Amino acid sequence: MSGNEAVLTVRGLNVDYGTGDGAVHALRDVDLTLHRGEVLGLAGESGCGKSTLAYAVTRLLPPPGVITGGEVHYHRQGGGALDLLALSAAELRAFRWQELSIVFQGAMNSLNPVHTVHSQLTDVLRAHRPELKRPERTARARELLELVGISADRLPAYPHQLSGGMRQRVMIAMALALEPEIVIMDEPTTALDVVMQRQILRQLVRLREELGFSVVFITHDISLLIEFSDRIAIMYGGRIVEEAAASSIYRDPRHPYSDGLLHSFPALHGARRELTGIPGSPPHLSAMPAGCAFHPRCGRALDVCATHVPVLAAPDDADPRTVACWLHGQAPAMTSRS
Ligand SMILES: Nc1ncnc2c1ncn2[C@@H]1O[C@H](COP(=O)(O)OP(=O)(O)OP(=O)(O)O)[C@@H](O)[C@H]1O
Repeated sequence: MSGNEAVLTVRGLNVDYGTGDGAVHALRDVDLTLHRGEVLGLAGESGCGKSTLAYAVTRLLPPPGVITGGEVHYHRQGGGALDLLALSAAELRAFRWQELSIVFQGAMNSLNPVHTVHSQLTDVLRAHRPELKRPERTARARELLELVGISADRLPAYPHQLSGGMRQRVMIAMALALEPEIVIMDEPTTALDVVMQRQILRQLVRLREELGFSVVFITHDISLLIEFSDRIAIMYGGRIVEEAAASSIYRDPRHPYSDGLLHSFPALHGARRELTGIPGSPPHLSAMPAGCAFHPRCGRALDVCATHVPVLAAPDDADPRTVACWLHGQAPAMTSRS
């Protein structure tokens, strides 16, 4: 489904929480490309900056978060790039929902309990598609519900009359109401049971194939990411440390952190992996180690890892992936520290 045409590009993005001496750097020089029609998974332990990236890209970063550098561009089909960091508040309002929508963790709880599903779905349409007449809005709302696997008969229901999975589907229907080009899903199914999670994600991937939107998919669950993403970017300490096709990351993770993450979760398919986990815990943003932030936990660290930050670069072979690791073709021969 995915091609090579970029729909969203993030370059050198930096985000701090707070200012001055007390500022903590939550994102550091993040480069990321979302291609048209693909599902791009973002992985990494809690606190590595996945949500900060989603919020920064959509300009929804809550204070004290500030974007301190970098660029985010949205590329319209057929040409023309929109600088998202330069949009005015009014332009942003039009851009969100219309071109890009977001489903956050627990989004189902943001449905208004005193309004029916019908009124909440048609509200989005009324605000953004004023040309639609009332019966057209209702017809579209019915269509949207069916799209996410809920019978259109449930349109008059109030949120409390629906299960958690159904409410989350309603939020997904709402996110798709205006046929956006990009849907950002931050832990969209984490509050649901495993069977429901897979059901919803399967439906989403099918819809993506039908409607052609692109998805940024954020979850703690690496096995879900491998199953549903085309490509995966792995984050550590506010940086992207590896980015490649989901199948390449699964078969052959190059960054020792990616390897550790994959060995922290049981595989759902294929050969069993030994679960070794990752020693230690992620660094505090206020006390980030020098050099590669992962080096204190890395069993393969070299001397250079403690002093110099490796940049995200393509390894020597032809595999279309990038890795930020001194073990992969960046460093002159160094001796292992172990
Ligand atoms: N309001 C804030 N003030 C200070 N630091 C913050 C604030 N919000 C987030 N952070 C810090 O920014 C870092 C990135 O947080 P973020 O929520 O983006 O991580 P995450 O990878 O999405 O984590 P999780 O998977 O737990 O949601 C964390 O270390 C967090 O403590």
